[in-house]
Amino acid sequence: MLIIETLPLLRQHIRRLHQEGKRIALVPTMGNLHDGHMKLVDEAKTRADVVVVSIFVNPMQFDRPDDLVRYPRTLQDDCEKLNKRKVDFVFAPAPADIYPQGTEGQTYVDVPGLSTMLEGASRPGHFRGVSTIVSKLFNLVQPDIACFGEKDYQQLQLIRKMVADMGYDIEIVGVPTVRAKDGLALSSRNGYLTADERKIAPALSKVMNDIAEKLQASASDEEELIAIAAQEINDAGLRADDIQIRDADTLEALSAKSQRAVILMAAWLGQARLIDNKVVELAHQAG
Ligand SMILES: Nc1ncnc2c1ncn2[C@@H]1O[C@H](COP(=O)(O)OP(=O)(O)OP(=O)(O)O)[C@@H](O)[C@H]1O
Ligand SMILES: CC(C)(CO)[C@@H](O)C(=O)[O-]
Ligand code: BAL
Repeated sequence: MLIIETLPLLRQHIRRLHQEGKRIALVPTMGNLHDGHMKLVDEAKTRADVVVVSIFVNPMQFDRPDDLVRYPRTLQDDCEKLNKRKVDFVFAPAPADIYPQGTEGQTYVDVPGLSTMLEGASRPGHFRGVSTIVSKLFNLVQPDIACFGEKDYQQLQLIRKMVADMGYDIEIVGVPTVRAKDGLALSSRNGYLTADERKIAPALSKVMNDIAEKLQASASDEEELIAIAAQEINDAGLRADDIQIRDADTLEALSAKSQRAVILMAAWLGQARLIDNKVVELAHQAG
Protein backbone atom coordinates (compact mmCIF):
# COMPACT_ATOMS: atom_id res chain seq x y z
CA MET A 1 0.00 0.00 0.00
CA LEU A 2 1.32 3.41 -0.94
CA ILE A 3 0.56 6.51 1.14
CA ILE A 4 0.50 9.60 -1.07
CA GLU A 5 0.49 13.07 0.44
CA THR A 6 1.10 15.37 -2.52
CA LEU A 7 -1.00 16.22 -5.58
CA PRO A 8 1.81 15.81 -8.18
CA LEU A 9 2.63 12.29 -6.94
CA LEU A 10 -1.06 11.34 -6.96
CA ARG A 11 -1.44 12.64 -10.53
CA GLN A 12 1.60 10.65 -11.64
CA HIS A 13 0.15 7.38 -10.28
CA ILE A 14 -3.35 8.07 -11.61
CA ARG A 15 -1.95 8.76 -15.09
CA ARG A 16 -0.06 5.45 -15.03
CA LEU A 17 -3.08 3.49 -13.76
CA HIS A 18 -5.24 4.88 -16.55
CA GLN A 19 -2.58 4.03 -19.14
CA GLU A 20 -2.59 0.46 -17.80
CA GLY A 21 -6.38 0.38 -18.26
CA LYS A 22 -7.05 -0.11 -14.54
CA ARG A 23 -10.53 0.48 -13.12
CA ILE A 24 -10.18 2.81 -10.12
CA ALA A 25 -12.48 3.02 -7.08
CA LEU A 26 -12.39 5.96 -4.68
CA VAL A 27 -13.52 5.79 -1.05
CA PRO A 28 -13.55 9.33 0.38
CA THR A 29 -13.25 9.52 4.19
CA MET A 30 -12.25 11.88 6.97
CA GLY A 31 -10.29 9.09 8.71
CA ASN A 32 -10.69 7.62 12.20
CA LEU A 33 -11.72 4.50 10.36
CA HIS A 34 -14.21 1.94 11.69
CA ASP A 35 -16.03 -1.10 10.29
CA GLY A 36 -18.45 1.15 8.37
CA HIS A 37 -15.54 2.53 6.34
CA MET A 38 -14.19 -1.01 5.89
CA LYS A 39 -17.50 -2.04 4.34
CA LEU A 40 -17.05 0.76 1.77
CA VAL A 41 -13.51 -0.51 1.09
CA ASP A 42 -14.72 -4.11 0.65
CA GLU A 43 -17.46 -2.95 -1.71
CA ALA A 44 -14.91 -0.89 -3.69
CA LYS A 45 -12.57 -3.88 -3.97
CA THR A 46 -15.25 -6.08 -5.53
CA ARG A 47 -15.95 -3.44 -8.20
CA ALA A 48 -12.51 -2.18 -9.27
CA ASP A 49 -8.87 -3.18 -9.89
CA VAL A 50 -7.40 -0.47 -7.70
CA VAL A 51 -8.80 1.12 -4.53
CA VAL A 52 -7.83 4.64 -3.44
CA VAL A 53 -8.96 5.69 0.06
CA SER A 54 -8.73 9.42 0.72
CA ILE A 55 -8.29 10.63 4.29
CA PHE A 56 -8.84 14.34 4.64
CA VAL A 57 -10.55 16.22 7.45
CA ASN A 58 -12.08 18.83 5.18
CA PRO A 59 -12.11 22.24 6.93
CA MET A 60 -14.58 23.63 4.38
CA GLN A 61 -17.44 21.39 5.55
CA PHE A 62 -17.20 22.21 9.27
CA ASP A 63 -19.64 24.91 10.34
CA ARG A 64 -18.30 24.92 13.92
CA PRO A 65 -14.58 25.65 14.50
CA ASP A 66 -14.55 23.58 17.74
CA ASP A 67 -15.88 20.54 15.82
CA LEU A 68 -13.00 20.83 13.32
CA VAL A 69 -10.36 21.21 16.03
CA ARG A 70 -11.41 18.16 18.03
CA TYR A 71 -12.24 15.89 15.05
CA PRO A 72 -10.18 12.70 15.67
CA ARG A 73 -7.06 12.41 13.51
CA THR A 74 -5.59 8.90 13.62
CA LEU A 75 -3.67 8.56 10.35
CA GLN A 76 -1.22 5.90 11.48
CA ASP A 77 -3.91 3.55 12.87
CA ASP A 78 -6.05 4.19 9.79
CA CYS A 79 -3.21 3.24 7.45
CA GLU A 80 -2.55 0.03 9.41
CA LYS A 81 -6.22 -0.97 9.04
CA LEU A 82 -6.21 -0.17 5.31
CA ASN A 83 -2.95 -2.01 4.76
CA LYS A 84 -4.46 -5.14 6.34
CA ARG A 85 -7.44 -4.73 4.01
CA LYS A 86 -5.02 -4.69 1.05
CA VAL A 87 -5.97 -1.20 -0.12
CA ASP A 88 -3.67 0.01 -2.92
CA PHE A 89 -3.37 3.75 -2.22
CA VAL A 90 -4.11 6.11 0.64
CA PHE A 91 -4.35 9.76 -0.39
CA ALA A 92 -3.81 11.90 2.70
CA PRO A 93 -3.13 15.50 1.62
CA ALA A 94 -2.49 18.47 3.93
CA PRO A 95 -5.15 21.24 4.05
CA ALA A 96 -2.55 23.68 2.59
CA ASP A 97 -2.21 21.49 -0.52
CA ILE A 98 -5.96 21.25 -1.07
CA TYR A 99 -6.72 24.88 -0.19
CA PRO A 100 -3.49 26.84 -0.86
CA GLN A 101 -5.38 30.15 -0.59
CA GLY A 102 -7.53 28.99 2.32
CA THR A 103 -11.20 28.05 2.05
CA GLU A 104 -12.67 31.56 1.76
CA GLY A 105 -11.66 32.31 -1.85
CA GLN A 106 -11.94 28.68 -2.98
CA THR A 107 -14.03 28.06 -6.11
CA TYR A 108 -16.97 25.97 -4.95
CA VAL A 109 -19.58 23.54 -6.17
CA ASP A 110 -23.02 24.00 -4.66
CA VAL A 111 -25.99 21.70 -5.22
CA PRO A 112 -29.10 23.89 -5.05
CA GLY A 113 -31.98 22.79 -2.84
CA LEU A 114 -30.36 19.71 -1.38
CA SER A 115 -27.47 21.69 0.14
CA THR A 116 -29.60 23.99 2.27
CA MET A 117 -32.45 21.75 3.46
CA LEU A 118 -32.47 19.42 6.51
CA GLU A 119 -28.85 18.79 7.66
CA GLY A 120 -27.84 21.73 5.46
CA ALA A 121 -30.13 24.04 7.44
CA SER A 122 -28.68 22.77 10.75
CA ARG A 123 -25.09 23.05 9.49
CA PRO A 124 -24.82 26.17 7.25
CA GLY A 125 -22.17 25.79 4.53
CA HIS A 126 -21.61 22.12 5.33
CA PHE A 127 -22.84 20.65 2.06
CA ARG A 128 -21.11 23.29 -0.09
CA GLY A 129 -17.91 22.09 1.59
CA VAL A 130 -18.80 18.45 0.93
CA SER A 131 -19.69 18.90 -2.76
CA THR A 132 -16.59 21.04 -3.33
CA ILE A 133 -14.14 18.58 -1.78
CA VAL A 134 -15.78 15.55 -3.40
CA SER A 135 -15.68 17.30 -6.76
CA LYS A 136 -12.02 18.10 -6.23
CA LEU A 137 -11.24 14.50 -5.22
CA PHE A 138 -13.09 13.25 -8.32
CA ASN A 139 -10.92 15.53 -10.49
CA LEU A 140 -7.69 14.46 -8.79
CA VAL A 141 -8.33 10.70 -8.56
CA GLN A 142 -10.47 10.36 -11.72
CA PRO A 143 -12.18 7.23 -10.40
CA ASP A 144 -14.56 4.98 -12.33
CA ILE A 145 -16.61 4.41 -9.19
CA ALA A 146 -16.89 6.00 -5.75
CA CYS A 147 -18.46 4.52 -2.60
CA PHE A 148 -20.43 6.46 0.02
CA GLY A 149 -22.34 5.31 3.10
CA GLU A 150 -26.13 5.40 3.29
CA LYS A 151 -25.66 6.55 6.90
CA ASP A 152 -25.15 10.05 5.47
CA TYR A 153 -28.32 9.81 3.39
CA GLN A 154 -28.61 13.45 2.32
CA GLN A 155 -24.90 13.53 1.43
CA LEU A 156 -25.37 10.51 -0.85
CA GLN A 157 -28.34 12.15 -2.60
CA LEU A 158 -26.37 15.39 -2.97
CA ILE A 159 -23.43 13.60 -4.57
CA ARG A 160 -25.69 11.67 -6.94
CA LYS A 161 -27.22 14.97 -8.08
CA MET A 162 -23.84 16.66 -8.43
CA VAL A 163 -22.57 13.78 -10.58
CA ALA A 164 -25.68 13.89 -12.80
CA ASP A 165 -25.70 17.70 -13.08
CA MET A 166 -21.96 18.08 -13.75
CA GLY A 167 -21.65 15.12 -16.12
CA TYR A 168 -19.11 13.14 -14.12
CA ASP A 169 -18.66 9.68 -15.65
CA ILE A 170 -18.46 8.07 -12.21
CA GLU A 171 -20.70 5.34 -10.80
CA ILE A 172 -21.85 6.24 -7.29
CA VAL A 173 -22.31 3.22 -5.03
CA GLY A 174 -24.38 3.61 -1.85
CA VAL A 175 -23.39 1.20 0.92
CA PRO A 176 -25.85 0.15 3.68
CA THR A 177 -25.17 1.42 7.20
CA VAL A 178 -23.00 -0.79 9.41
CA ARG A 179 -24.27 -0.94 12.99
CA ALA A 180 -23.03 -2.09 16.38
CA LYS A 181 -24.86 -5.15 17.80
CA ASP A 182 -27.17 -2.88 19.77
CA GLY A 183 -28.24 -1.02 16.62
CA LEU A 184 -26.16 2.16 16.94
CA ALA A 185 -24.87 3.27 13.52
CA LEU A 186 -21.06 3.27 13.56
CA SER A 187 -19.64 6.79 13.32
CA SER A 188 -16.36 8.48 14.15
CA ARG A 189 -18.24 10.90 16.37
CA ASN A 190 -19.46 8.01 18.59
CA GLY A 191 -15.98 8.29 20.11
CA TYR A 192 -17.13 11.49 21.87
CA LEU A 193 -19.64 9.50 23.96
CA THR A 194 -18.89 8.64 27.60
CA ALA A 195 -19.50 5.02 28.70
CA ASP A 196 -22.89 6.00 30.16
CA GLU A 197 -23.91 7.93 27.05
CA ARG A 198 -22.89 5.00 24.84
CA LYS A 199 -25.39 2.81 26.76
CA ILE A 200 -28.33 5.06 25.90
CA ALA A 201 -27.25 5.93 22.33
CA PRO A 202 -29.05 2.94 20.71
CA ALA A 203 -32.37 4.63 21.62
CA LEU A 204 -31.93 6.65 18.41
CA SER A 205 -32.19 3.63 16.10
CA LYS A 206 -34.78 1.95 18.32
CA VAL A 207 -37.16 4.92 18.14
CA MET A 208 -36.45 5.21 14.39
CA ASN A 209 -37.38 1.54 13.85
CA ASP A 210 -40.58 2.02 15.88
CA ILE A 211 -41.68 4.95 13.67
CA ALA A 212 -40.78 2.93 10.58
CA GLU A 213 -43.11 0.13 11.67
CA LYS A 214 -45.95 2.55 12.35
CA LEU A 215 -45.41 4.34 9.05
CA GLN A 216 -45.45 1.07 7.15
CA ALA A 217 -48.50 -0.27 8.97
CA SER A 218 -50.90 2.58 8.17
CA ALA A 219 -51.27 6.06 6.78
CA SER A 220 -50.11 7.60 10.07
CA ASP A 221 -50.00 11.32 10.71
CA GLU A 222 -46.32 12.21 10.17
CA GLU A 223 -46.39 15.22 12.51
CA GLU A 224 -47.77 13.06 15.31
CA LEU A 225 -45.17 10.32 14.70
CA ILE A 226 -42.39 12.92 14.79
CA ALA A 227 -43.70 14.45 18.03
CA ILE A 228 -43.91 11.04 19.71
CA ALA A 229 -40.42 10.13 18.48
CA ALA A 230 -38.94 13.41 19.80
CA GLN A 231 -40.55 12.75 23.18
CA GLU A 232 -39.19 9.19 23.30
CA ILE A 233 -35.71 10.35 22.30
CA ASN A 234 -35.74 13.01 25.02
CA ASP A 235 -37.13 10.56 27.61
CA ALA A 236 -34.25 8.19 26.81
CA GLY A 237 -31.78 10.93 27.77
CA LEU A 238 -30.79 12.26 24.33
CA ARG A 239 -31.83 15.68 23.00
CA ALA A 240 -33.87 15.44 19.80
CA ASP A 241 -32.48 17.91 17.26
CA ASP A 242 -34.20 17.24 13.96
CA ILE A 243 -36.56 14.39 13.10
CA GLN A 244 -38.09 14.34 9.64
CA ILE A 245 -40.13 12.03 7.44
CA ARG A 246 -39.53 12.87 3.77
CA ASP A 247 -39.87 11.47 0.28
CA ALA A 248 -36.83 9.15 0.01
CA ASP A 249 -36.12 10.14 -3.59
CA THR A 250 -36.53 13.95 -3.47
CA LEU A 251 -36.12 14.66 0.27
CA GLU A 252 -39.14 16.96 -0.12
CA ALA A 253 -42.31 16.54 1.99
CA LEU A 254 -44.23 13.30 1.36
CA SER A 255 -46.85 13.60 -1.35
CA ALA A 256 -49.47 11.35 -2.93
CA LYS A 257 -46.79 10.34 -5.45
CA SER A 258 -44.26 9.25 -2.83
CA GLN A 259 -43.38 5.56 -3.06
CA ARG A 260 -40.73 5.46 -0.37
CA ALA A 261 -40.28 7.56 2.74
CA VAL A 262 -37.04 8.19 4.58
CA ILE A 263 -36.97 8.79 8.31
CA LEU A 264 -34.10 11.15 9.14
CA MET A 265 -33.00 11.37 12.76
CA ALA A 266 -30.55 13.75 14.43
CA ALA A 267 -30.08 14.03 18.18
CA TRP A 268 -27.50 15.38 20.59
CA LEU A 269 -25.98 13.15 23.23
CA GLY A 270 -23.30 14.88 25.32
CA GLN A 271 -20.70 16.21 22.89
CA ALA A 272 -21.93 14.15 19.93
CA ARG A 273 -24.58 14.96 17.36
CA LEU A 274 -25.74 11.52 16.21
CA ILE A 275 -27.56 10.90 12.93
CA ASP A 276 -29.37 7.90 11.49
CA ASN A 277 -31.95 7.15 8.80
CA LYS A 278 -34.22 4.43 7.49
CA VAL A 279 -36.07 4.04 4.19
CA VAL A 280 -39.63 2.70 4.33
CA GLU A 281 -41.62 1.39 1.35
CA LEU A 282 -45.04 3.02 1.45
CA ALA A 283 -47.81 0.51 0.86
CA HIS A 284 -50.46 3.18 1.16
CA GLN A 285 -50.89 6.52 -0.59
CA ALA A 286 -49.21 9.20 1.50
CA GLY A 287 -50.01 12.89 1.64
N1 LIG B 1 -21.76 3.09 9.87
C1 LIG B 1 -21.48 3.32 8.59
N2 LIG B 1 -21.86 2.44 7.65
C2 LIG B 1 -21.60 2.67 6.33
N3 LIG B 1 -20.92 3.74 5.88
C3 LIG B 1 -20.50 4.64 6.78
C4 LIG B 1 -20.76 4.48 8.18
N4 LIG B 1 -20.22 5.53 8.84
C5 LIG B 1 -19.67 6.33 7.89
N5 LIG B 1 -19.84 5.79 6.67
C6 LIG B 1 -19.42 6.39 5.40
O1 LIG B 1 -18.03 6.54 5.36
C7 LIG B 1 -17.69 7.66 4.55
C8 LIG B 1 -16.75 8.54 5.30
O2 LIG B 1 -17.43 9.04 6.44
P1 LIG B 1 -16.72 9.78 7.63
O3 LIG B 1 -15.24 9.64 7.50
O4 LIG B 1 -17.32 11.11 7.84
O5 LIG B 1 -17.10 8.83 8.85
P2 LIG B 1 -18.21 8.97 9.90
O6 LIG B 1 -18.08 7.84 10.81
O7 LIG B 1 -19.50 9.21 9.19
O8 LIG B 1 -17.78 10.25 10.68
P3 LIG B 1 -18.66 11.39 11.26
O9 LIG B 1 -18.74 11.10 12.70
O10 LIG B 1 -17.85 12.55 10.86
O11 LIG B 1 -20.00 11.42 10.59
C9 LIG B 1 -19.02 8.36 4.20
O12 LIG B 1 -19.42 7.96 2.90
C10 LIG B 1 -19.95 7.82 5.25
O13 LIG B 1 -21.31 7.81 4.85
C1 LIG C 1 -17.51 12.53 1.80
C2 LIG C 1 -16.56 13.19 2.77
C3 LIG C 1 -15.31 12.34 2.93
C4 LIG C 1 -16.13 14.54 2.20
O1 LIG C 1 -15.25 15.19 3.05
C5 LIG C 1 -17.22 13.42 4.15
O2 LIG C 1 -18.31 14.26 4.06
C6 LIG C 1 -17.57 12.14 4.85
O3 LIG C 1 -16.65 11.58 5.46
O4 LIG C 1 -18.72 11.67 4.79
N1 BAL D 1 -19.89 11.88 7.63
C1 BAL D 1 -20.32 13.22 7.33
C2 BAL D 1 -19.23 14.20 7.47
C3 BAL D 1 -19.48 15.25 8.49
O1 BAL D 1 -20.28 15.02 9.42
O2 BAL D 1 -18.88 16.32 8.41
